[in-house]
Amino acid sequence: MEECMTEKVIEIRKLCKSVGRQKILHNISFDIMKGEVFGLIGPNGAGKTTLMKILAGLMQGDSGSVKCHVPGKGKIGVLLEFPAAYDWLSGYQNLKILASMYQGVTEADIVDITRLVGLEEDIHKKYRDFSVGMKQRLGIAIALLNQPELLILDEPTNGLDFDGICEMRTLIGQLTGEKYCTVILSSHILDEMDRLCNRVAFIKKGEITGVVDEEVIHSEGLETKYKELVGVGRNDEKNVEKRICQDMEFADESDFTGSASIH
Ligand SMILES: Nc1ncnc2c1ncn2[C@@H]1O[C@H](COP(=O)(O)OP(=O)(O)OP(=O)(O)O)[C@@H](O)[C@H]1O
Repeated sequence: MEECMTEKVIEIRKLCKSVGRQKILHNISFDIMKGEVFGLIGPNGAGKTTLMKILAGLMQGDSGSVKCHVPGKGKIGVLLEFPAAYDWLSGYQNLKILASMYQGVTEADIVDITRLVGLEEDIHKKYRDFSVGMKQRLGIAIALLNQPELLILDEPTNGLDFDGICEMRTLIGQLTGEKYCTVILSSHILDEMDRLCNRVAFIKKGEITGVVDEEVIHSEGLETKYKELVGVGRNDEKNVEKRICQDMEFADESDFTGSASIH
């Protein structure tokens, strides 16, 4: 695993994005290494989701570059907010429909992924009857269908209970440890990030204010770094309702590419 972490999976250089006159991302540059769990921490509206959408190839930056060294189309799994799924179908039926878009995903793979995300008991319930946590798990199952080498998870523990958060940690550990997957995830909850991540980037008003590694995370703690690099108290935004991004459509999943270079 240590050897893996010398190989770049993503290179972001001077990435900028504006909507109208508002600068959403400004001069973002960092690398993500193969096999690492890379966290993105920042307050509401800092630009985390926008950055993840660009990394996933769902949105373009205005300038700068994002190079993604993941071979093969579709080898990026993405969970942004809740998954778009057919309400009247079961979780299993939804997975089967999406699996048919990929080559070589068998029923056994679906069963395996369902077990991995802890949905075995509920997978045959209708999606409309799923709890928030079950929807999150199904979203991760969808992201895993094509055995991605890079997994992009925007607030994957959003709506999960304590047990769900612990299970998510185990799941992410399994994905990096056994399947050599690289994971990029965002969260507001610092406790969760310091146990999960090898490195963490802090983002504030569209700018990266610092990237810290495991050594710093464990010696200084994320709370200290958050105050230093973001400047407000811990989890201030935890209870603020998330804005629903209307421009995110999982229907576009087939458009994902292994490379998302801009300009
Ligand atoms: N489609 C859009 N049109 C206009 N403004 C947008 C759009 N998408 C994002 N923004 C703005 O860009 C900024 C960054 O939003 P983004 O969702 O990336 O932040 P975030 O860090 O993910 O926030 P949160 O933690 O609340 O999910 C916000 O000010 C937001 O209002």
